[in-house]
Amino acid sequence: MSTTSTKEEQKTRTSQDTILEVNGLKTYYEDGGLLSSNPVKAVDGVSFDIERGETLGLVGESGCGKSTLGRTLMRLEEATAGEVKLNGTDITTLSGSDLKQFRKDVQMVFQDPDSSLNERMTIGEIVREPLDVHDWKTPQERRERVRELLETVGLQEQHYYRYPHQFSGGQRQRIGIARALALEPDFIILDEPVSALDVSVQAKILNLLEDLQNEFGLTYLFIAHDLAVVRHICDRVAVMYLGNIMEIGPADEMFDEPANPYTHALLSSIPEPDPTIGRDRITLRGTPPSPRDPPAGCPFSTRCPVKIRPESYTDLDTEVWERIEVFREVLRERERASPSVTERVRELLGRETHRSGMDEIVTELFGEIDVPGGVMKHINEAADYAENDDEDAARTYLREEFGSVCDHERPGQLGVGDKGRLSLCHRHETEYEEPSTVFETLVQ
Ligand SMILES: Nc1ncnc2c1ncn2[C@@H]1O[C@H](COP(=O)(O)OP(=O)(O)OP(=O)(O)O)[C@@H](O)[C@H]1O
Repeated sequence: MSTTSTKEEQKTRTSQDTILEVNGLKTYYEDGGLLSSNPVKAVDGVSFDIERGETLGLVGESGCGKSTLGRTLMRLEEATAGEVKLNGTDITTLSGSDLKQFRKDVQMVFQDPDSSLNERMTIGEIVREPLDVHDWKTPQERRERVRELLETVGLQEQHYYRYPHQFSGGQRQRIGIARALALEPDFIILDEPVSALDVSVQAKILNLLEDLQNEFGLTYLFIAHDLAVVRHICDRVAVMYLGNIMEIGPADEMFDEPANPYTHALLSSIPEPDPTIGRDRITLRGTPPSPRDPPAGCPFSTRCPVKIRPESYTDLDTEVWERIEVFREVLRERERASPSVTERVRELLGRETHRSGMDEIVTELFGEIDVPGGVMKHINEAADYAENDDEDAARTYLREEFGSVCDHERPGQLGVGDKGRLSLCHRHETEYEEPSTVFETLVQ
């Protein structure tokens, strides 16, 4: 996020200058119960670097783990595993004065300027608070610093004694930014800093952030769900899904030619401002799996439109294949759905409970299309297991028959192109067709 000339300057100045290095980071939320063994895997093994002076965008659907990742980098959440190195020091194990120093170097700006400012403190007190906590210089110098910061973010000296409720959303976000800048941090995490603001105000805040970055050499992690904003201001982008980074690389390249199937799908969901320009839309099937129970193989395998098929089914009609995938999704979802009242009553009376409806589901999915006899035999076999309350066996049966490397093995982050882009997808391995090639055949 910088002007072209300074971006070029920064590239030469700072290539090799890594400020943040994240390796195999996991953040799991335990229930807290004694028998808890199924935590929410909010961040599930991510690795990436951020170069000094750059802006890395972090995007993905709600609940994919963006905020948890940001909060873990700030030590507001404890990492379950992995390391986070800031300027070469692993911050996950810091304590005492080292932790206090770290709290000066890294700051966060939050999404909602309404709830992140203490209504009972004046603007001067809010911006001064980090200086007081860190016992920064003399009280007189702190007051001067606050006045200077207010001016830096486009507020005025006389705002010092006012209260947050006297300010608009954009001004309040400026106050949050002034506070974050107080201790001259190297690295700032911006968690959806403009999404609560009007579009016209958004542009002003983004410009301010850009100016501050150029002036103070700041490094940003910019968490956002608005892909247009990200494209505009980020040097590189990381796309998150179910606690994993699916793709990371230069913003322009990634927006023009997404490599990972999930990035493809995410980008194709942005409305095209010019309706005369056609865009190949990809509609994603189903919803993300529960982060308590992510897929064993690729995190995106349960919804991927270009998932690798087992060899015996490569020629199977696409519609039949998709119905099989939907059937597998239905069986997974049944596990998460709570039993109906009737089923609960039967359970409480000690009677056998049938999650009925398998016949209807099979008829609905496969009744009106031409399904090869061999395939139908497998579908019926799995339906029988499910009908007899052995849904685990039904799921396993289908996974063994119709599953592929995508279901069984977690892909590595593989290099794509020549600008250091990485993508988590088995399809980048030489023996498979690239995702983009398969997408082309789907949208023809
Ligand atoms: N304190 C918590 N305890 C348990 N689970 C949590 C906690 N905070 C977040 N989660 C869960 O962790 C997962 C990731 O949440 P997170 O808020 O990091 O996602 P996000 O991508 O930032 O979403 P959003 O864009 O909606 O803020 C979600 O399933 C969420 O429900």
